[in-house]
Formats: sequence, C-alpha cells, structure tokens
Amino acid sequence: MEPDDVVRVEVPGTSANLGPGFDVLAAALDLHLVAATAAPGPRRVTVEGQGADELPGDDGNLVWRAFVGYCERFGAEVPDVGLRVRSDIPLERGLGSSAAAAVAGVALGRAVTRAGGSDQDLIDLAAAIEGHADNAAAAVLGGIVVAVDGVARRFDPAPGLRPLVCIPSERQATQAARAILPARVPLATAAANGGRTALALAGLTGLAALDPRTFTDELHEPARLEAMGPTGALVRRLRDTGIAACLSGAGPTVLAIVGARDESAPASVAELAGPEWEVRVSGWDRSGAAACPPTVLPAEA
Ligand SMILES: Nc1ncnc2c1ncn2[C@@H]1O[C@H](COP(=O)(O)OP(=O)(O)O)[C@@H](O)[C@H]1O
Ligand SMILES: N[C@@H](CCOP(=O)(O)O)C(=O)O
Repeated sequence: MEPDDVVRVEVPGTSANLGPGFDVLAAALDLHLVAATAAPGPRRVTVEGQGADELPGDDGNLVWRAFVGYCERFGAEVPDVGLRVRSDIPLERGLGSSAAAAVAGVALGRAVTRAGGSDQDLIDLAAAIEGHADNAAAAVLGGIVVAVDGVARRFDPAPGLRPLVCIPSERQATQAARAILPARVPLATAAANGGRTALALAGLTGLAALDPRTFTDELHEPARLEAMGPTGALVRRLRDTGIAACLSGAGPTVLAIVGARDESAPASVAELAGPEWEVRVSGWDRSGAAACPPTVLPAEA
C-alpha cells in the first residue's frame, strides 16, 4: 500500500443524553478519534493515544470489527489492510469512545470499499455493533442530534452556547452504568421527562432560551448520580449555581453548558469542580465523521 492509498476518517467524541434525553439526545464534541488504513503488518490495528496501553491490536479491536461489519453488511470483500487508530477520547468516561471507534470502522469501510450506504445506515450499523444510537448519530452527523426509532436528525447548536466537560480520573463502563437503572418509572415521571427533553433541545439549538432546570432527568440520572458520588455532588453544585449541567453519557464525566461569551465561566466551573477534575473547554463538532482525502495519519503530538 502506497501512502497515496491511505484512507482516513476523523470521528468526534460525543456526550449522550444531555440531561433528560436518555438514549435519544446527544452532542458531538471537538475531541476526536482518527483511523486510517495502513499496509498489513504483524498487528491488525496500531493503537495510539487514549487506550494505547490496553486496547487490542488484533482482529478483536472494535474499529476493525466495525470495518468488517460494514463489509459484510454491504457485500464487499474485506480489504487486507492494517489500521492505525489514534484517539483523544478518554475511555469509559461517558464521552462516546466506543461509539467513535464503531463509527470510525463503518465510515472507513464505506470510504475504502465505496460499497455505499447512507449516513443513517452507518448509524444503524454502528449502533447494532456498539449499542448506542444516540452517540452513533452524533458521531456520524455532528452537531446536536435526536435519534429514535431508527430516525436520526441533526440540529445546529445555538452559537451563544459552549460545552465544558469535567472529566474525573475514575472510569465507569457504560454496561455497568446501565445495569443499575430502574426497569420502570411512573407515567407522570416519563411525561415530565419528555417535556424537559423538548425544552432542553429547544434551548440547546437556540429555539428558546436555555433554562438550566430543563436539564433535570428522572430516568437515568438518579441511580447513576447516587452510584457515582463525586459526579453527583458536582452536578448538584453546578445546578445550585444556575449552570445547566448533567451527566455526560453514562458518566462519570459531567457536561456543563455555559454562555460562549462568558469568559469567567470555565474558571467558575473549574473552581466548583476542584483539582480532582480536568475541566476542558470544549467546542461543538459540527461536521461529524468525515472521510478525509488520502493522506498519512499525522504524527502523535
Ligand atoms: N480506539 C478504540 N479502539 C478500540 N476500541 C475502543 C476504542 N476506544 C474505545 N474502545 C472500546 O470501548 C470501550 C469503552 O466503551 P464504554 O464503556 O461504552 O465507554 P465510553 O464509550 O463512554 O468511553 C473500551 O473499553 C474499548 O473496548
Ligand atoms: N444513552 C447511553 C449513552 C452511553 O454513552 P457513553 O458515552 O457513556 O458510552 C446511556 O446513557 O447508557
């Protein structure tokens, strides 16, 4: 394989749920996973960046599995290539590292084989492989998404808003954070959550002013914030000061939405979080998974 043959995709990390939109809302953030084809070598996948010391380099790697999954679904022969994957998305923090890996695999499959498939097909396939259509939709489409019943729609984030992520060093596997959720909730609870989801989406996309109270969730956050003590405490502290805050995905990261022009907000959030937390001023990723022109994967920073 010549360097000119290298195909590369860049996929954003994602923050799912956005408070009350459990399993249906998500936003794409400007931290990324880059995957590229490479000449076949002793390892199927070379992993760099986050997870380099623990993720598999064999055919069990999620990016490769999704690449093969795409080829099987669209009847393409699996190309005999290696992959290089570099991710800036911390693992098991609720920032969609697994969805980014699955989306990278299917998007790379489409770009390499040109066997077709719509963005919705990629979302469905990545969600079938990884489990979360909300993350997958935001990773493919960028912006803010609603994903439900096999339909994903993208919206532009309001220009006046900026996401901050507060990342702890502790990790939380998504599967374990789903196992503690209630199987049933009262009808009135579900109805109120639906209303807050609509208002939160309106606020995040600029259709209405963002009211921090609409970030309250009664489906998944109560159990999770109790299980993740420091995360629960930080969400409460932020909400008590009037900041729109919620659990990012299945946690333990906390997402806060602040005014883009509020220069003091990042420092205020960092002060409320304390030294145990890495507070990153993020931006929205507006474009989603992008297949880049043939190029070589940039060297690790
Ligand atoms: N770059 C990657 N390459 C392969 N697998 C990955 C990569 N990033 C994440 N994964 C897989 O996703 C898992 C984490 O997924 P999950 O528990 O859903 O947390 P989250 O998606 O919130 O980071 C990792 O343990 C690993 O199996
Ligand atoms: N809706 C899912 C989202 C999981 O996101 P992740 O980034 O934590 O994998 C859930 O809340 O379980």
